[in-house]
Amino acid sequence: MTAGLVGGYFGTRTRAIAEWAFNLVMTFPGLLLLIILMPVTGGDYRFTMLIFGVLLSPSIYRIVRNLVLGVKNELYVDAARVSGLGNTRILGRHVLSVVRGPIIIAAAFMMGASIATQSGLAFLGVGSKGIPSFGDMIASGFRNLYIAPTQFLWPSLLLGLITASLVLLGNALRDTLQGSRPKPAKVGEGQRAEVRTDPTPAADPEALLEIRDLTIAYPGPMGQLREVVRGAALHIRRGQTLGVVGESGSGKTQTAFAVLGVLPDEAVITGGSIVFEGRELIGLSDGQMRPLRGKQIAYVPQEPMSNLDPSYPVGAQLIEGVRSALGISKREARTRVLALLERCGIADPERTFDSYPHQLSGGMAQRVLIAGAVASRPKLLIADEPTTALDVTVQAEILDLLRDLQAELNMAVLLVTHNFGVVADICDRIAVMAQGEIVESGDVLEVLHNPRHEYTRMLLDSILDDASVRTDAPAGATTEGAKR
Ligand SMILES: Nc1ncnc2c1ncn2[C@@H]1O[C@H](COP(=O)(O)OP(=O)(O)OP(=O)(O)O)[C@@H](O)[C@H]1O
Repeated sequence: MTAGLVGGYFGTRTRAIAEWAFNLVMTFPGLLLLIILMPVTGGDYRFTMLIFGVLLSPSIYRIVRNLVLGVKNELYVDAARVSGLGNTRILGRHVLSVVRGPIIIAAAFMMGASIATQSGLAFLGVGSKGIPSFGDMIASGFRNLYIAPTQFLWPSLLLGLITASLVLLGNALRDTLQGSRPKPAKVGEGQRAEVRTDPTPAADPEALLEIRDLTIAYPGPMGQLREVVRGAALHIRRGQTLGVVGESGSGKTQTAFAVLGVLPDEAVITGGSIVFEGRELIGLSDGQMRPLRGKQIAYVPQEPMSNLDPSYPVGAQLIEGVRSALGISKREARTRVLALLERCGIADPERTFDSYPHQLSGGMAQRVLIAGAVASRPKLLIADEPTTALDVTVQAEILDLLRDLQAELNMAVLLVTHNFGVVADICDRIAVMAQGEIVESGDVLEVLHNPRHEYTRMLLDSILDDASVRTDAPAGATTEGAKR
């Protein structure tokens, strides 16, 4: 295991040496070697196990090495390195925790295999006669099989039971260790709705989407529910753009995910209502949500690159989505996708169509995703901070594109953002979120000019204006300038 950690983590030369040594071990014929060495070991099970351990070590080495190679380039390992953590600390804290689960399972299998091999050797007579063993017992039971079959049956059953118990023990140990960490969330499996409360009556009868009293919670470490969205209420009409603004962690994305029906498995909607085109979405299964998601309600994510599969050209990915949304032929979907790419400002649609995601810039990737999202002419587009990962000029272009498409398709847009500038630029209405609650909502100009809630005022005050931009040169710059 240590060799696997070292071989996987350190440079190619260390790995090459470790690899050479373990490849050499792998060339030995295991069982044959154990039998040949019998005169040397005298059948002593300790020597037999030692040799068996050495022979099996390459498989453990390979498991550990592969896991380490996978984890060592993760961003959090780089961050630990940059923050000055030594190799031993990184290996102990970040790498070992990834490796230990699979190793516990592999070790449990190996223990079972070792006992079975040792018994097999003893059954063949290759073992110490002085120490009782399963192999000896099974062999003597075998000789008396017709006289006393239970002599053969019980040791064999017990051997099987011990081997199976070791595997179960390994699984339990692995689960206990992993259980202390929260499991990564899976999305899209249909969301859990529990305690349904009677929501307040609809605020806008003409709304395309109306969220009322929405409460979303997550179980804490002791199982108690922690509310991350509390009694949220908002509504959007056809063709309207609503900006949901608020600081990080205020519950904007959770609200958007609840509308899309892709909250993580552990999330529980404990109350409220989400009505889209007169239909209640809370409580719908994943299968019932599928015809809506991507077709009537589309989504544009924050980080375009992480939403494109690096193994396929983007065109193939878009065609897949368009065909499942519209049920058209491959050829029609291709023509449609190319036209959409052009419409979304991609200069050379044919080339982009055949490009892999890594060959695109962030702005191009976001245009590609917007093209995919609007392909089915959705009634509602949810854009979760669609410009945050892009530079300022590209941000403006993407916002222009969203505004144009919104007008062209008469689409409602729910725009999640931190940025009041973006809201002022393209939104008709605004909802301000703080700590899971919508504290203020209304017409954009009205809220921006006349904020009623303290939190909205505070957010607006924290925006840099001309008066707060410093006019004096930084001290360092002045000194440097004086030196020249
Ligand atoms: N899987 C989860 N388990 C537990 N809590 C979660 C989970 N996902 C989100 N939360 C919590 O829900 C709260 C709201 O998160 P959300 O992602 O909606 O914030 P946000 O306003 O969109 O923030 P940001 O602008 O940074 O994306 C946060 O406190 C977050 O810790």
